[in-house]
Amino acid sequence: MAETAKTEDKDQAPQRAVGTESSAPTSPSPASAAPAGATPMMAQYLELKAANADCLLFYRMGDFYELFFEDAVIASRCLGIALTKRGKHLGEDIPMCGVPIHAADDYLQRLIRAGHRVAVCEQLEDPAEARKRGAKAVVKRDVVRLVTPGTLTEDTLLDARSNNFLASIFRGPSAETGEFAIAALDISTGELLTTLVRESDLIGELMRLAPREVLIGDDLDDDARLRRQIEELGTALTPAPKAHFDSRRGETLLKDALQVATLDSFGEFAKPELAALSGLLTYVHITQIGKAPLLRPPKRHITGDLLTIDASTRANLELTKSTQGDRGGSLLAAIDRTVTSAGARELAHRLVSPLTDPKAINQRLEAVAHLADRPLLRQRLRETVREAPDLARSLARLSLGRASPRDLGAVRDSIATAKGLAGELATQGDGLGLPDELHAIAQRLKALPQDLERALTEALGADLPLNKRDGGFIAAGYDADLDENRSLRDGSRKVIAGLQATYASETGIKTLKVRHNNVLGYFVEVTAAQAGALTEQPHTEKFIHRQTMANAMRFTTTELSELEARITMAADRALACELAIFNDLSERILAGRDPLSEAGAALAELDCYASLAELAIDQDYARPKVDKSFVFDVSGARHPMVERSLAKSGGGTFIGNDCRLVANGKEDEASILVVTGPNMAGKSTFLRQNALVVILAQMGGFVPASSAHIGVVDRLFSRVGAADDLARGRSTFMVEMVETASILNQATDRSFVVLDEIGRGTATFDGLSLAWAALEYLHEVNGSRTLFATHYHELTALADKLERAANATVEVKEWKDSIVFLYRVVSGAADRSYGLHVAKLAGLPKPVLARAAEVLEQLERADGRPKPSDLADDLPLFSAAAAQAEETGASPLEEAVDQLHPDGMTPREALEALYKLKDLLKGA
Ligand SMILES: Nc1ncnc2c1ncn2[C@@H]1O[C@H](COP(=O)(O)OP(=O)(O)OP(=O)(O)O)[C@@H](O)[C@H]1O
Repeated sequence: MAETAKTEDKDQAPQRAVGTESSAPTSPSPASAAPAGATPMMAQYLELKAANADCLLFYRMGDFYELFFEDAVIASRCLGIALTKRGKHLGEDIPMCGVPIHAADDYLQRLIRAGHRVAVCEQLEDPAEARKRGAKAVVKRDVVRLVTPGTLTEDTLLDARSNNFLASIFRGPSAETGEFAIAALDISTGELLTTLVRESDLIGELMRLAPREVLIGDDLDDDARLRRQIEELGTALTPAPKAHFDSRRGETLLKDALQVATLDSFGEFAKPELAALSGLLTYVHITQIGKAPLLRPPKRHITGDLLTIDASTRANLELTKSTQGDRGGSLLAAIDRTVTSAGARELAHRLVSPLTDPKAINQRLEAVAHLADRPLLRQRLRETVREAPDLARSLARLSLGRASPRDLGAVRDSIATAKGLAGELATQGDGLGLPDELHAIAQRLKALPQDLERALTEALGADLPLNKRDGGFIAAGYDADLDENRSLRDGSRKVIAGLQATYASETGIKTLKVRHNNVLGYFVEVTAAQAGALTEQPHTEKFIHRQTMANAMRFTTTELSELEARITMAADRALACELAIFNDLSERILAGRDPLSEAGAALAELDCYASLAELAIDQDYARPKVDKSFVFDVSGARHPMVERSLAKSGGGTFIGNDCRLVANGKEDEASILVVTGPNMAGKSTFLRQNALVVILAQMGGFVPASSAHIGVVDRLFSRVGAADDLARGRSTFMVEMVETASILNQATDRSFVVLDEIGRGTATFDGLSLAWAALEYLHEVNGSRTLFATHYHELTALADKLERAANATVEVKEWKDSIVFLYRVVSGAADRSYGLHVAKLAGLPKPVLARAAEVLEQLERADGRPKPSDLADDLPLFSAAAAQAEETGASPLEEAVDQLHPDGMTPREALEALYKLKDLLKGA
């Protein structure tokens, strides 16, 4: 690292290869302050590294970001790139690796995914500038940005169809209420949210937002339980100084960021919310090094305006991820018909945040219905909106000074698309015939600055590069200065092209070439065999020797050098012109960022509504009636994911089922349904589909049913008799009980509770008694609409005992010693469980089935359920029964009967056969 500005020549850089990993030596650590004798460049590096100790430092050198010391060892391992050495520090080699600038995003993404944070340090001047200060001067550098999982903006680092939230949580001072405030910002779109939640709802709310990074004050840092819960969400956890979470500071930061004098128009923020905002905005300030991100007006959620869904329920219902952890197989994947990334994000957001206000829900439903009823309009809107680029993300990059010419193009195209869509919507009786939500969308699309589109259309050329420094994106004829410099540059290039022929004829060397590279610039190249002529008079006057290669010799001429200088100057000037125009256009866009942001949101909403309408028609969904009643009444409801997978696998049609539950209803109206039925009959499917109907209805979508009436639900719970949670050190039963407790403690008469085989994780009687008591409690105290599936047939007795409980069962038909599933839910209790039939279908070995049948018979003969000790005394040993049943499953007697053909026997043969059978029976 004994380099100065001179050795940082860009041409040196590409020779540092990015290859495969080599063995990693232990690296010397840099001292926090530069020790005496460190080279100026190392002193600079060490200072920057010390200021960003928790990050890997991407240190810009020419066309590479270099990493040194421990950072190099970590990055080379994580990225699988070669670890080399460069210079010495305190007598030891300095480990080093590098990533080329053009591929940096890819490497950044991998490092961030692996949980690292990266400080990006750029050169703030040209090495030539530094050289002017002296041969040993170091190029000025500084960290321009910290890249962390929650602060990404580049498309290459982001999932286009998901939000990328950074969340900050703050525990309010009131210990009794245990309130937490959450503030969350998607820096890549500008969406800003705050909310206050009870401690018990904190993780569910975080799961709703699915942040990539969570900030907590260092006072919460030693709350091991909280840390574990957050980490289990797969989120990066970043501690920040408690002092950053200050409500007064939060208010100031937010006002500054929104450029407003008062926050009144955004609702009344509680102090804990402002403190969480303070932590959030301070962190953004630190990571963006003072650059102000795009902020949309903050949305506050007050308790109760969203359907509360806890973390287990979200996971259990597979809202955005299947139990395997991927998007496919989730409810979101089943319903997503959006055609833009922004629309997909809006749909996902609505799905995880269903509303509770019937008026707002019905407004959304009205918009979906309008588009569902008008196939032509819907089709035209979808075709047009498909063309809309991701405006929110482009605006966010523009705000942070990270935009590319393509972002300018995105703004231009978005305005054009918005104009087209506003026109389509206006054909609906000048917008007057539109439902409120669509009308509001049309208004926002119309309110766009059209002169900006004109300016961008005039200014931008056809090819928009990803990097503005590549130039060439401003159209010819837009700027006279630019045109002049371009023609100077291109003119000189033409002259150079002509020089090759001139030099060839002057020297008589036909193969003479004029070439260009980054080290020599323009030069004349001849083969080694012909080089001699140019090193002799009269040519030595003109051709100045520069380089001897194995097969060639290279020369320059004064003419070439002058032309090159002219080209470089003209090209630099042209680029400077383009960059100035870029900045000017960016500023004009940012001046109109509010209407543009609104239009971006409107485009996303329109895509989302059209998508829900398309789904409704495509999948035959019905508009639900949503009101403040306590009714849940659906006919022919289906499970979107099971239906989809049946259709995909050709596994038959899904059988729709009715379900009616009424809380606080009349005496004969059940609020609790106890569902019994054989394994595999469709109980779980039935339970979940009703929970999913609640979610879809309250997000403002149509539902997979022929009709639905939903009295809004405040909290939704869905539990399945749990699997072991060994990672958390809790047994099946413990998990079940913790979750059941949380339901019994929180569910209200407005809640919807789905319990699937709760109590199965312990001894039969314990489980049965707990399930029994929980159902009684739900009936007497909570009063929630409840679906309870169980294999404890004893629980069906509750329907007689409890006024508002009823039984339902899933029909099956016995056929030839087997069962056929009808998937029809009917009232009444299952007569038996058919467990053995299902086990047979599953291919259990026949001896096991035969033995199980014996045990079952004994058990059923006994009065009530026997104790395990009774079983041991009364029943023959397992091995004896197993020996009886041969692999074929048929006894010798059965086989002999099977061989008989009575129609072809004489009376005497028949008599003999009968004696034989008697003998066989005796022998058995
Ligand atoms: N209404 C339906 N129409 C068609 N097929 C269905 C229906 N309901 C369920 N199925 C099919 O039956 C399978 C089993 O359903 P499900 O898991 O709901 O049964 P279950 O009664 O809960 O079983 P277990 O008691 O063993 O947990 C589903 O995966 C699906 O393929």
